[in-house]
Amino acid sequence: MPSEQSYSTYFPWACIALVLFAVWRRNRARYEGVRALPTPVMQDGAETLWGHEKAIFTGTPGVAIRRWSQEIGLTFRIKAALGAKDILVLGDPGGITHIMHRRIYDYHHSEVVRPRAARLLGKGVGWVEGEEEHRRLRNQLAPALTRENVKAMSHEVRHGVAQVLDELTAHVATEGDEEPLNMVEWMSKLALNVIGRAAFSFDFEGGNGPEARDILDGRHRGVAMAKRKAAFFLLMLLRRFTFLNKLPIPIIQAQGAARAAIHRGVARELLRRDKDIGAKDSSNHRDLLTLMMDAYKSGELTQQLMYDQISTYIVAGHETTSQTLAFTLYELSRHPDKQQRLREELDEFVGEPNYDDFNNRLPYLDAVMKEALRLYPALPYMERVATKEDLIPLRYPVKGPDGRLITEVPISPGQVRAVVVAVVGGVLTADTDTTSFIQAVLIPIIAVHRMDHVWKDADEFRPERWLGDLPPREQLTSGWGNMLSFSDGPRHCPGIRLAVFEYKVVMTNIMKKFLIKDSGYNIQLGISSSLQSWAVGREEEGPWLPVRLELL
Ligand code: HEM
Repeated sequence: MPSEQSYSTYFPWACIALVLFAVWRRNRARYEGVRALPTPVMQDGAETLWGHEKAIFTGTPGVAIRRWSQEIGLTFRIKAALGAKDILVLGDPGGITHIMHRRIYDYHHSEVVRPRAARLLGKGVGWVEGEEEHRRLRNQLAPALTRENVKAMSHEVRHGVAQVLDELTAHVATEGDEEPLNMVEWMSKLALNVIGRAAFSFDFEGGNGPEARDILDGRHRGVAMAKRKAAFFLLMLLRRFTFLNKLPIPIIQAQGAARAAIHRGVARELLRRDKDIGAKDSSNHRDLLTLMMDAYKSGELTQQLMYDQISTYIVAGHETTSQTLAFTLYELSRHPDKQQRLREELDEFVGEPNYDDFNNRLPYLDAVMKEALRLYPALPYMERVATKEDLIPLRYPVKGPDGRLITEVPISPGQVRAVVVAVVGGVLTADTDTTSFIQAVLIPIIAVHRMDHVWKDADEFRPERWLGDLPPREQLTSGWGNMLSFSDGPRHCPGIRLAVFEYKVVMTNIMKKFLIKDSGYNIQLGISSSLQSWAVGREEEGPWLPVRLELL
């Protein structure tokens, strides 16, 4: 018989062994759960080095994922580049809503996305993680973007739009209608001018002032560089070796040029002006600037954080809106019938539509906007990393390679990290985290918006679908217009009301002034943090969306 002493010696070890076994079993089950997911067939022998990522990030955005979704279902696992851990592609509308609505604070921007967000926007509300700090920053500025406040901004919005459209009109009057005009450029000037006037009382001089030029040039440089082949390889390297973010590599650091220009110019100027004017009565001025200044003066925002918030709202507020407008104009140039229908609706409207008219009385304009946002979501992919364990429920179960039906995906905390270096398959790879079996969840927004089985003629620009011909609700995600263009849940875009109002003011004015004509150029879509387009044959000139304009 074992003695009492041997019991006391072995008992703690037995307990430890039991705990370890339980942990191993649980991890094994989670591992099996993820492993059980289907994986697309590799192509072109690309698997050793670039996994499936190459097809996603170098091909036309969304196309590869749509093809794989047709073959193996809406949720699957893909091989990452350079031997990194697999990536979960989640196209299931129920699974997406689960993350975006219920668990967003447990899924952080990945270590690939976060440094990029810091460079592009600054370390403000779009970058910060953690519920408490995020809500604090967001709530500070929320009053500036309510319906009532956007209504109150309408004069500034219209004025900012008119300033740039007057210049465009003069340009077309002088140059005629033969020259293809780059709508990316014109709409960027316009949207920057509007966010400056409406939210910051800052005059970008119709997008021609020195600060505007700095910001727009910086942005242009960052996007132009993304077209280079090296950009893809760098992205893949960044995924494995995040310290590269800190090195002075031109393609990476160019992304920060617009933000740096805002900090150097606009933010300093705003602070200087406020000091000169002294304490002003803010009761009637609840624009973003006033709320930021209030928070700064009361000690709730440091100066650096205020600068980062200013750059966040200026960059996030102008680039997305301008892209959506430019894509719309390009599509209308190719669809004269849709353009005509839109013009007729606007012509029939008596007077100038106000905020409520735009929301309730111009259905085709609304449909045109939704269709542009469906086809061209400014953020085509969203990449998140779980910080806690989770079970993602699938509305549309998928079949694993062993024939098992998978109804939910177990997720462990994971991260893309590069500290320990090992040699795998001849490629230098690194990872410290052994508990997670996937490195990130990729929500393929552009693919979800163009799933063939959901949208049928998915690649067609057909605004009519929004007037009563929508797919069944359960096939769609939640979010504005049942899409993910403005994201969804607690971190959805806070600028929706301003963006929608501004878009509609611009389109109304453009329809009245110009006939939009096809330039004859085809475009090619690509990604540089946001969705971009290049004119085929003019790639060297940077982002382009060409149309010809004729004065009416
Ligand atoms: C058509 C126009 C717009 C589109 C398509 C758009 C889209 C988006 C998307 C997809 C996100 C989520 C990003 C992420 O989670 O990584 C976002 C966040 C954000 N947007 Fe917009 N946006 C637009 C206009 C605006 C405007 C006009 C403003 C400012 C007034 C703005 C300010 C922001 C901010 C501050 C965030 C970060 C929110 C957070 O993380 O809580 N956006 N936007």
